[in-house]
Amino acid sequence: MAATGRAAALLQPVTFVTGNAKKLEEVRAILGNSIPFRSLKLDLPELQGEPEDISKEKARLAAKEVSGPVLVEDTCLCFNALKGLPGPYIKWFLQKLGHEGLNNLLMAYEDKSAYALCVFSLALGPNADPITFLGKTLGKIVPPRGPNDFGWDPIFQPDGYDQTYAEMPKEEKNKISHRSRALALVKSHFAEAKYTFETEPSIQQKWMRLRNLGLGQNMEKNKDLNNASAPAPSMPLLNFRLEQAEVAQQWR
Ligand SMILES: O=c1[nH]c(=O)c2ncn([C@@H]3O[C@H](COP(=O)(O)OP(=O)(O)OP(=O)(O)O)[C@@H](O)[C@H]3O)c2[nH]1
Ligand SMILES: [Mg+2]
Repeated sequence: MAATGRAAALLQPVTFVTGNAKKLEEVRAILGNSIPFRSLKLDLPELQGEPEDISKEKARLAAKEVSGPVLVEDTCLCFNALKGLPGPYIKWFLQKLGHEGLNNLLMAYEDKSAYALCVFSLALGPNADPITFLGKTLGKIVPPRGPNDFGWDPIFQPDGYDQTYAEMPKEEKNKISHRSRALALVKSHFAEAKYTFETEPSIQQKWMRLRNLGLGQNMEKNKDLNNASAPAPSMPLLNFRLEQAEVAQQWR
């Protein structure tokens, strides 16, 4: 995203859109209070293609649904012997083949290495180009071990560990997971961008902003607008003046 030098004001907090309760649980645990967000359970249609494009398209659809800033993510499990497949199609492979079937896909290959990839996309609004954040964890595919409460966790053993994701305590997984690595980038982005969250200002606040932007003469002409009991100007007119004043200020 181009640096504007000015923090973007978001009209609503970011909505994390997902149909997957376990993802939401992990995102909540990893983000804590670092980024204010709310969640929306929505199973969005997913484009076929490269992980980044799938994630971006999901963000565009989500931003249109929400009419505001959204965060989505798409997760892939990629087998190196299969040149990255099932990748973004892991959900369907897992549903049809299960853990055993996924292991069987690699039976003919000595190379059991794999990686988990998470692509978060942030769209600041329905017409904004989504920004992506990638997190990757390397590991290998093993016969299932550990509780079976989240997807393919029981068959993914991260490098450097003798436990599968499923066997690890949640806090341990959340320290090294594909999701936490991508979210670390999301957090840095928010820290750098310094987004502010604005509620729709009242007419009085808008008027004060106009005055602060230096429109003193207009103030004289419309002095009674400072007075809360005076009849308010029409909101479209005030919005128009404010837009003009803000544009003028940017060019100063
Ligand atoms: O063991 C796991 N550990 C994880 O850390 C993990 N993250 C996602 N998944 C599963 O991989 C597929 C991704 O598909 P996916 O990204 O399209 O997700 P989804 O459709 O469930 O939700 P969403 O698209 O509404 O957000 C789905 O089957 C998810 O259940 C995981 N499984
Ligand atoms: Mg999905």
